Amino acid sequence: MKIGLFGYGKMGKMIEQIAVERGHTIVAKIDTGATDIDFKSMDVAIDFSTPDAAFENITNCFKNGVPVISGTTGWLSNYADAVELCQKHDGGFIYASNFSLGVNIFFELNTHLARMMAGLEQYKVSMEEIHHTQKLDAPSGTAITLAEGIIQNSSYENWKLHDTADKAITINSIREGMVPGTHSISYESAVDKIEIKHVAHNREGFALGAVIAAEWIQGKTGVFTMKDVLNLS
Ligand SMILES: NC(=O)C1=CN([C@@H]2O[C@H](COP(=O)(O)OP(=O)(O)OC[C@H]3O[C@@H](n4cnc5c(N)ncnc54)[C@H](OP(=O)(O)O)[C@@H]3O)[C@@H](O)[C@H]2O)C=CC1
Ligand SMILES: O=C(O)C1=N[C@H](C(=O)O)C[C@H](O)C1
Repeated sequence: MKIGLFGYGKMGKMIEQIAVERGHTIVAKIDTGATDIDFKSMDVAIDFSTPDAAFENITNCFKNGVPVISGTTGWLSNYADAVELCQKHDGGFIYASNFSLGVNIFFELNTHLARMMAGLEQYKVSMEEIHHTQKLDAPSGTAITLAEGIIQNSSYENWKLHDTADKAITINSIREGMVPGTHSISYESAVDKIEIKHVAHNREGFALGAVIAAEWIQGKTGVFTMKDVLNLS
């Protein structure tokens, strides 16, 4: 598979390593200000760029007939437009706030727990995400997906960053050192606390998931999620 990398930072480099190990070729490495992008050389594009750049990268790929895997977070106000454009061009698209197998299992655990806790008013939910200090967005995309999973399965109405409003899920974002990504969800009552937690030890799980998604989308058109790729529940 010939892969074009949009964003050749921490994730782009890790994806290159895993893709090459799996027998693929990197045909383009695109960073800020790239021109003359050779879309024809690509079977697939993998975008791990920046919140400001992702939507333009993704739409350029659709316009040039290249399926896209995007893991960039912080651009989702444009997600519906990306879906529409993908359909218009009969393209292929997978966005995931987190591509690791472990976090995708954690997403399922989160919704299951949310259903169990719905109606137990003595428990108040909150969430914490910890990432490295270079991260541009807060809360993390993964924390937003987790919050949405709770909202869809409980009476919580929205999420708020560093806020404890009654019908909102509080998300605390912490930026420290080189942390690759830690997410925890707590249900706290006056007498006890239930907590689930996912800790990424490094970026390999994210990168492997993105390469597996790129392999999976070959020959397919449509908008998919990691649930489709991993065949979860
Ligand atoms: N979904 C998931 O599983 C995961 C998602 N992420 C997300 O992926 C994104 C990237 O993370 P990470 O690699 O750590 O960040 P980095 O800052 O290390 O890398 C981002 C790269 O994007 C480049 N870039 C800037 N503008 C453009 C542009 N217009 N087109 C293409 N590339 C551009 C930057 O180049 P330059 O330095 O020249 O500006 C930089 O090399 C983030 O949004 C992060 O949240 C991260 C890990 C896992
Ligand atoms: O920026 C990161 O590093 C990460 N971003 C993603 C997110 O915002 O959820 C995924 C992972 O936690 C690492």
